[in-house]
Amino acid sequence: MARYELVKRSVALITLTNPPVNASSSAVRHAIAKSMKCALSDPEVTAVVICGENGSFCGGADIREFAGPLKGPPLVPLLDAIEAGEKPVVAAIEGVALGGGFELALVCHYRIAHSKARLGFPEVTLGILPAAGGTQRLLRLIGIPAAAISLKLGIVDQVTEQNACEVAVEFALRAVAKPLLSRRVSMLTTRCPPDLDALLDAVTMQVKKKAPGVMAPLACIQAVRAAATMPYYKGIKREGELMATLFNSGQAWALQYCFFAQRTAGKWTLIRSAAVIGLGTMGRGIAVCLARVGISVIAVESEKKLLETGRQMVIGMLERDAKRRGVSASLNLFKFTLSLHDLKDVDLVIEVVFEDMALKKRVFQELSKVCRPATLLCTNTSGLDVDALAGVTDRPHLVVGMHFFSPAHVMKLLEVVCGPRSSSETIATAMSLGKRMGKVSVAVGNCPGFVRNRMLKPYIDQATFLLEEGATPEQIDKALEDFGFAMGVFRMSDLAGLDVGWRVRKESGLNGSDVDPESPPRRRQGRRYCLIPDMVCEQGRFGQKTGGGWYMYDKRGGTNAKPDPLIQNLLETYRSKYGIQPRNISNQEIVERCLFALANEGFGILEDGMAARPEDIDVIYLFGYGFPRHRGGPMFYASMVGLERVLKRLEHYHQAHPDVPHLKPSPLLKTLVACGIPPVQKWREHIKTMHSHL
Ligand SMILES: CC/C=C\CC(=O)SCCNC(=O)CCNC(=O)[C@H](O)C(C)(C)COP(=O)(O)OP(=O)(O)OC[C@H]1O[C@@H](n2cnc3c(N)ncnc32)[C@H](O)[C@@H]1OP(=O)(O)O
Repeated sequence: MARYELVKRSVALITLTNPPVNASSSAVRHAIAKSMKCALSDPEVTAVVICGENGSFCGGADIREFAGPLKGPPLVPLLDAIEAGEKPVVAAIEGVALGGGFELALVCHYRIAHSKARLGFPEVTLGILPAAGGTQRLLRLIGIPAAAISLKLGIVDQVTEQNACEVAVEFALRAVAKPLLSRRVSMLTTRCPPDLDALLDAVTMQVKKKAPGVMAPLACIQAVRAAATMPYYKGIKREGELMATLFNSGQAWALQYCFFAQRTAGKWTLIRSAAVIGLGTMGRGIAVCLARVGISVIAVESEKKLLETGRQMVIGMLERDAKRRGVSASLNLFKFTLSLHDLKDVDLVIEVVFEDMALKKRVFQELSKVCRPATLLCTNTSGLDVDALAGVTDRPHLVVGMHFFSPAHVMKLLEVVCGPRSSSETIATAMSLGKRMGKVSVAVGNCPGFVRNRMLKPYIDQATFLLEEGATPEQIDKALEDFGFAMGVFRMSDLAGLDVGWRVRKESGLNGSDVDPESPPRRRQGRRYCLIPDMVCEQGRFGQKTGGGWYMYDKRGGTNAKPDPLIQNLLETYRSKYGIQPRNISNQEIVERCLFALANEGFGILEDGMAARPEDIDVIYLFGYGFPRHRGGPMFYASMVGLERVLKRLEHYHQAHPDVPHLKPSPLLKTLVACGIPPVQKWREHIKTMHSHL
């Protein structure tokens, strides 16, 4: 957040680095404090120059941090210490020195400004006042009343057309031998006109007329009066009191909201170029989606052979797609590479590497080094923590999840996963890109499994518990297909592939070597667990792609599902091993247990604020899981069944299976029943916590 280096052997150069305007965030303040300590204690250092990276000195306090509690070193003592230091400090001002940035410049003993630099205190526009000594020092420097031009007023010591930093370093070397006392602005006395009271009264009248009811300008006038009539140590105390009143006022919140709202409104990042990292099935599908809408794509793989295979597959897909749509294939939009360095100019990257957090973190770390600062970094994870990935980058606000579903160039659903630090524009850009690619994009919160997969777990769990209790995959699928699903849960799982869930269960310690050997059979982590899906995978049966899963298929990749005696046998052996007496299970029980568990998790998701509204969940299930449209989606279906009945049935099933927490009715469901069962569109009003972005 600030670079420290020694230049010309004796000048400590401190460069503030907090894009876009080097605002003094807690991290920047911390870095300034540390660097100053270093500079003042190093006998080699005779002078210090402070400048800002990328042509901007400092845009003031980091307004993004105003919403939270104060972190890092407070500004006033930090600035006082810089001024009191025994080595000359020179501010090299390019671009802006605003608010806290200008205050920083004012505690420096000298100020060198580029002719185009802008210095000032815009705090009133944010409903506050310069409260790190700004009102006290500026007036001591230029007197009351003051007019424009900085050099004439004595605000800056030199104006330059050259590189302000280089000029400041030379200036600092010349300043080494000079006394510092008169350069400490807080020690000066404010030059006042004889009619100070009359002047300030007149200004107060003007302000009240021009901005009736607005607090900050009036507070500024009071701070000016303090600067004129009090010694610095009293004036700064008064400044702080005024700030405290303003800072917690609704006016300050409103004005700061307006600052960001103005910048957010209409913000639109047009994505012209993108990169896809990883050319497996998902990566290839995503690359085709992008190229289909005219976005140029750099496709990256880690090995030559994988790159070549990916290239051929993508070209084949594009050609088939173009033929089907009667257009020519946009092959010229593609570049294939093994090097992440080729991504330095793209607008957006979608990472589609293996679902492994450590690997993804390495990729994101590398991306923040090679991509330009404005590049959006997206991950196609199907359930990993997006914020953990954002945390390893230099731009957490530009990181977002884009959860595509397989096959990515066919499936309509896109979950845009909002991390707590993803900015509104980043989310808006991902949402609009999704729309452009013809997807139905839904913004969701960053929780394990996001929305679709989080809900799918209790749905699939119920189906496998029903297998244990006596049902067959065919019977369960038939009940769900009669309900309206195009495919029952087992046929769908065979299509998607069983190995992904197996790996996730292993990583969560539910099976494999991490399982506590003491844990009772068919229980994991304190709740009921069905071992059958793991046993199917252990036989190398991963679904259609291996020619067998819950069903058997005529060949690898075959789609014609037939009941498999091997599975029947496995179920019988399993039940007898664990002493389970199979029972007849009705279709009604199958549908209720699977679908009410699904909806119950949906209520939990709404309650946690991970989806904005029940309609979003329904859209996710309509477009991401083939939920029968005429049933409206799981949440609408629950409302049609009647929330009271859903609640009663869940209570009944939970009583019968107390070791299955997903069957315990969610508090939101109970609340909705208790408050008279409002229509779906009104459920949102009963949700207490909402993810800040939704
Ligand atoms: C103890 C209290 C001490 C001090 C109080 C303060 O310092 S309060 C802050 C005082 N500073 C300001 O009010 C400056 C506000 N910013 C501006 O006036 C303009 O942004 C600026 C710096 C003149 C640049 O204008 P430009 O038109 O070039 O760009 P834009 O306004 O779109 O801003 C670019 C992005 O920078 C973000 N940003 C600007 N200032 C700050 C800041 N102080 N803190 C955090 N972020 C800041 C702005 O939101 C834009 O971000 P983006 O994500 O691109 O929308």
